[in-house]
Amino acid sequence: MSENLQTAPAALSIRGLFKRFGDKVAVNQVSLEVPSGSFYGLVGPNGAGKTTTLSMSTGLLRPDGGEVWVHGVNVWQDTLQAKKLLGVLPDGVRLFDRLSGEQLVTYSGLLRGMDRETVTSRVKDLLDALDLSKDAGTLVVDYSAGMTKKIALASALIHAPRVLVLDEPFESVDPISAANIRDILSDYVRSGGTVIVSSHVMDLVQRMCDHVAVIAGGNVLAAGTVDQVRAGMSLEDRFVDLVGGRNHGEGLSWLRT
Ligand SMILES: Nc1ncnc2c1ncn2[C@@H]1O[C@H](COP(=O)(O)OP(=O)(O)OP(=O)(O)O)[C@@H](O)[C@H]1O
Repeated sequence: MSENLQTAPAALSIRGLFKRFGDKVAVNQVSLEVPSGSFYGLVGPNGAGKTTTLSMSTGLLRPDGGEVWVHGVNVWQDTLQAKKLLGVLPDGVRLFDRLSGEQLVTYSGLLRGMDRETVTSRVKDLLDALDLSKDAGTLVVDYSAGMTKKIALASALIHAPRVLVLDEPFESVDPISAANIRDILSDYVRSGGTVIVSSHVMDLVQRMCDHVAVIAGGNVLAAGTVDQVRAGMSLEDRFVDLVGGRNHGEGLSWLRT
């Protein structure tokens, strides 16, 4: 563990992360400190570098530069140890979708080395909590987008990780399930867990998160508590203020009927 981390025990500590795809710099020296026990939102426009940052932070995509620690464990030097601490809901990664929902969550638990009895009881709890019990036997390939999101979330929760990294967990999810997921996550944070969530829904982030970072063009534009970042405005207005890009011109005149 580095000296810095001993004085600042962050759940996730990101230092100078950098990633380039060809000529495109997707993530440009991003540094963030996610305090332990925080509910941390990551927001930014399309193509800002959120998914790339989260993928590099969770051992899914090797950075070109920079380092990441999860509770002091270096993600790219001690990857297996770091992954034990993490529950990850990646965006757009293929699942083993020829398994049923129940099988997928069960195997996620067994692959984590959990005993079958605990896995069986947690799978039932998770399917109930996420309103998937009646579709437990359906193949994941036949799930809707929202159901797929929820079964991937269940797979990320089964081993009760210390840090949850969720890329767009509410996308395509119905309002009742979204409220249930929010309750599960709030309860998890109250019990000492840490959640990092990317979202495009500013209102949701403002209500749910205690910390937020705004990134655009691979750079951190603002980070801190939600109140610090929004500086007396709504998070949405502050986001537009920071990121810019609203089109006030004539627009698509040919589309007007
Ligand atoms: N595998 C890849 N190959 C080439 N370019 C990529 C790849 N992945 C991401 N990019 C580029 O990197 C930039 C950041 O993409 P990223 O997916 O991290 O953005 P994002 O903030 O998650 O966007 P969104 O909100 O639309 O999901 C974009 O310009 C994207 O085109």
